[in-house]
Amino acid sequence: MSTRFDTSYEPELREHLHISGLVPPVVETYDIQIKRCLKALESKKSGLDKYVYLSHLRNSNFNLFYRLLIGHMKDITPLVYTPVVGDACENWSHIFSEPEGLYLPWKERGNLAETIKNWPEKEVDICVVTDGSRILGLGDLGVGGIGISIGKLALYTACAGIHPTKTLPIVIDLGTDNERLLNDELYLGTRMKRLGEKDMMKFLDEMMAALKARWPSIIIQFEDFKNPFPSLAKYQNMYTCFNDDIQGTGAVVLAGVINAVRDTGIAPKDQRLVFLGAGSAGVGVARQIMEMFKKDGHLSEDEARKLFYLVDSKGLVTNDRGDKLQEHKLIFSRSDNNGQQYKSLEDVLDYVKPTILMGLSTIGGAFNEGIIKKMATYSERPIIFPLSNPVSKSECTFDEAMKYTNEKVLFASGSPFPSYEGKDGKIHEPGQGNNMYVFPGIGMGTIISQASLINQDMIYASAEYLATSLTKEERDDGLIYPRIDRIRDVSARVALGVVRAAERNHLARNPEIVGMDDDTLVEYIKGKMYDPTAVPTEVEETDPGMWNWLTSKLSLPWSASKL
Ligand SMILES: O=C([O-])CC(=O)C(=O)O
Ligand SMILES: [Mg+2]
Repeated sequence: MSTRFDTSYEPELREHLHISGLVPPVVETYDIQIKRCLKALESKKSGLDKYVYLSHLRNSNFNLFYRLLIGHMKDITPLVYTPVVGDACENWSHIFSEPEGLYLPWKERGNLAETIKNWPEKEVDICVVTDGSRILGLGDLGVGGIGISIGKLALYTACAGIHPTKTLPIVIDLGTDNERLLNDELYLGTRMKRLGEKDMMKFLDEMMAALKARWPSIIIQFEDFKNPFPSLAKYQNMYTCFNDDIQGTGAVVLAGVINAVRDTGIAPKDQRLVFLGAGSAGVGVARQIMEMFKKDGHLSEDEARKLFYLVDSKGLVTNDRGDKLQEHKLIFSRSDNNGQQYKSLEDVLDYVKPTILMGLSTIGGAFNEGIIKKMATYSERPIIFPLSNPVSKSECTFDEAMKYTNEKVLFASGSPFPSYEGKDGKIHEPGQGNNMYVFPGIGMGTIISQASLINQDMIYASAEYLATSLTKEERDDGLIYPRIDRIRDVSARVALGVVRAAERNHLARNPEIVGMDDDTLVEYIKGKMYDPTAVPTEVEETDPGMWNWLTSKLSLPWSASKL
């Protein structure tokens, strides 16, 4: 990763860095640089071409890349993250040109500490690790999964200001069951069938210990594991780690539900929730919402649990369905169905008459016209969240949800959708209930508090602080999530909540923050955020006098506070 060849650098800085002559002679403003980037992006036809351009930009000058991304969150995020990152992961072995993370294959077992030592950056605050076995809703993409680790970490930097050189994308390569990849001569991963859970856990044991040995306070985010439960259960009380798909998705959806439930005017105890999809994300989300209903709705565990109906590929999850249920589904499995089984989503809706419909099924279009119209008959303002990613797997579009509910829906999707023009000409924006609203703040809050563990209270706090970070103006516009261009502020609030929870749980270890009030702490968090407009830190380290002179002289067109 480099920032050395930036055309915005003034002659004095170029001399100091010994790059005069290596950079074109003109000294450019940031605005001009960004214009060039936007023009280049515009000239690329496909999302994938844009992705490749942006990757090169990040690798050649990350400051410029982050100035572009932070200044154009709404337009650029979909190109480096959901949905285009899905195309990138699917085509990874065809678009690959440079390594941007760590590849840890099975054959390196026993030697992972040495392999991890090869990572060139001395300091790492956070890594995202996937095994590529369930990338978004796209299935097993083998080592192509590293794209999701890279994409998530780009958002850690853009949203929460974690320095780009302190982020580490990892893919562990335990084989793949994807025949297309196994038969592709360009495939970059190990050509073998995917190993099972026992081997995976052995490998992860070694990797976790090796990561911690090299960077004792590293945060480890698990991402897109087909079965994410064993690693979370095993490591969450041993290492500073969390699972984004269970806990991050759970928290972000919870925040949206908190705000949406308030807008329905219906008390938690009178809500009924149907979940299409009973995998890790579905159950993770349901669990978090159940906690909220217990806390805010003053319900017992049992009362809260009974409001949830999970639907998987065999229909409503019940105790007497005749198949052996996976462990994680048991908590929400119904026993009050009087022997009746409900096979289709439609049957379940007729039976439950839900006020809330959640999609975590990766079945694109599963919420069809009939389903959405039914929802509109059960409550004045139905809550419909098609959360599967990327766009192609979304259970319905924003357009459909608005049209078929007479514009009454309270909506959030996992992937971005265009806005909708209402009958009265008003433009409605869709909520995007993507975990990008919380994971950067969870990471930043953990770094700031120096917490040794990430417990459930910290995750819950991320949801609460996200929910309350909605402004009055956003509320009045019918939004349930903040506008994406405010994400830096929002992430700082989420981080604040995470720090407070860490303090409450006696997990915080940073002496500098003891006794700080909320405003001071938010400013402290913002002060720690990476600023892509600042003078390169290598100058500060090698020549403080020069650095002081440059910072006072350089006119920085983007001040940190503007970001
Ligand atoms: O990456 C995203 O957009 C959300 C996510 O974690 C997933 O769908 O697995
Ligand atoms: Mg994920």
